[in-house]
Amino acid sequence: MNLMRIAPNVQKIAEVIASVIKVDVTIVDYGLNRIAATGRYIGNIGAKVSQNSVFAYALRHGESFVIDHPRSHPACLKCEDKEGCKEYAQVCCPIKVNHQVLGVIGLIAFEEEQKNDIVNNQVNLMEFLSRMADLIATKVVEEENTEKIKMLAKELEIVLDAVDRGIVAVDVAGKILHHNVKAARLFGMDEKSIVQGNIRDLLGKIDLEDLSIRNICIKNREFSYKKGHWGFRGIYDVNPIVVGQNTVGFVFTFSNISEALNTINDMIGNLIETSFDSIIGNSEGIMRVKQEAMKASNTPSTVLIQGESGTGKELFARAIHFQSSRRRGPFIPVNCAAIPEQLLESELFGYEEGAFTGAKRGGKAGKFELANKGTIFLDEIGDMPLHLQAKLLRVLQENVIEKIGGKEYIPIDVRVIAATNKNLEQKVAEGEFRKDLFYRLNVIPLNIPPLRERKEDMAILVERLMQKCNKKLGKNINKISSSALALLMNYRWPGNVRELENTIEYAVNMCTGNIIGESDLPNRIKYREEICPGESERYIVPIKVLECQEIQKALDYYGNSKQAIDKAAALLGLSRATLYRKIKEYGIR
Ligand SMILES: Nc1ncnc2c1ncn2[C@@H]1O[C@H](COP(=O)(O)OP(=O)(O)OP(=O)(O)O)[C@@H](O)[C@H]1O
Repeated sequence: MNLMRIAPNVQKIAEVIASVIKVDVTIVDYGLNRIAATGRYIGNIGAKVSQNSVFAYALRHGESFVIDHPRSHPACLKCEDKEGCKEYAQVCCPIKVNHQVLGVIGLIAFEEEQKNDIVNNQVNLMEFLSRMADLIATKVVEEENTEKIKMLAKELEIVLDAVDRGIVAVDVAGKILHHNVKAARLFGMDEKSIVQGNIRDLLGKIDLEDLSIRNICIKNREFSYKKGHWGFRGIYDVNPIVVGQNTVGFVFTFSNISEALNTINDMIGNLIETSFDSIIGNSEGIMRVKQEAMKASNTPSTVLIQGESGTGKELFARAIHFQSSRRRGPFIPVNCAAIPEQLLESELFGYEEGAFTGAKRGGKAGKFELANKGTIFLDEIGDMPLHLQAKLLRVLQENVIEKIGGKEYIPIDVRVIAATNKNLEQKVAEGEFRKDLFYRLNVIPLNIPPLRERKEDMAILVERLMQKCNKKLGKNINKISSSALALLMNYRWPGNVRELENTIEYAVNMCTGNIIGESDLPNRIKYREEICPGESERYIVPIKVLECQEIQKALDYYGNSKQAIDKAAALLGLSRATLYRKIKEYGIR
């Protein structure tokens, strides 16, 4: 606490004291600065008084006293001016706040008459001075508090302005009292016009009376704001300001929906950034699709990727997105076959509050909205029900979505990449897929060949997948025997690269040395070689493979204790001895 801060007030008080008591007054602070003075010392305001002065003594002792014999009083003993001192008497009264001495009020008599007045009126004088000291102390505390409040208000303003949501405080009638910079920016207003307004100017109809009676918080309410050319869709929360028992106002927090979605997407959407380099393979088939896909990255047109399961359709879709001008936007994959039919519409397009029983308060944004300014990847599009196909067609043609239960169309800017492992043309012919939608999606078709048609990629895929598994499993296996590779080459790979990935992971797990051998491969691959070496025949599963798979299944289910073997044998319709023989024959672990 510093007397200097209220120096003008201290000077006024010094003058009042001087006019009442008719002696010179000096007030010094804790740093021995002469803050205020009257009479002979008026010219010394701002200068320091000596460390050995009476004031310094008074600051140290912190009590009031009267010096009626200057020069011989203990307070005067160290004073350098003692010999030339012209004072007749002096009174010192400390200024204190909570026992902390902030300064001293000093009265100085330069005449005998003044001295007599002081000495004769000591009690009243001390009372008067201590009141004046309290007055100064109160002023300092007030000043300090005002300063603190100002600082707090400034801090609060900085905090509010740093918040990335619009904040508006209103009274119970909705009159806007405070707002942060973001709020004015969201509503496209300048500072002046927003504070002169009412919350209803921003939100339209809102029942504040009901809110204040029910005294509840509201979360994530959607609203649309439109004024002149300015407009946006937003969400808001409301929190009542309760003082004692009464609601005296509300704090509204606003966000722009697209900004909120962008933040979500930043956090979850683009975690796996993919480039074309991560698509492994040098075969003519894969190189051709890669080139087509790279060209597709540079256009906003819809892409339809066809290929069997596990051929890398999503990998391609990601690579296209991250190579395109939308790479900073979200990539939102949706598996149309994995979401129950009745939920798919709300997943894709979202819904408004109260759209159906069980709908979340505040509604929900759909994947299309989440994908705004980015790419939506509609996987397994062939499984999309017909009524949603019609809705999707409208979205593609008009670039707007309509939420379930919504009253307005929401414009979106989303690139669509669809994929399927079904024969869509055939589905169109069978009436299960809309022809118009097929054409709308199939603007840029990409056909990824299955792995069995590009066996030349096998070696490099195996090598890279081994490296990946080594990292994951902490192993160091860097080779595959030529016979094991031949087995992989001869296998039909119905699950394509995904199946190969899992196979290599299995083999790296099984391998005890540092070269993957035949014995490290799963049975279904081991037995494929001798039975089905040709790769162009139609896929008919050899009996031995089926037998091996069923035995494996039974053992996986029951385990391999003696009792379990008996149970498995009974289930398979084999004798125990035959089952043992076959386990050995097939090398089942
Ligand atoms: N050419 C490739 N290079 C490297 N990895 C690949 C390649 N093709 C596929 N993969 C990998 O195989 C797995 C399956 O790929 P992805 O999910 O893209 O296939 P998909 O065709 O979309 O499958 P589904 O039809 O079952 O959805 C992924 O782990 C992917 O990284």
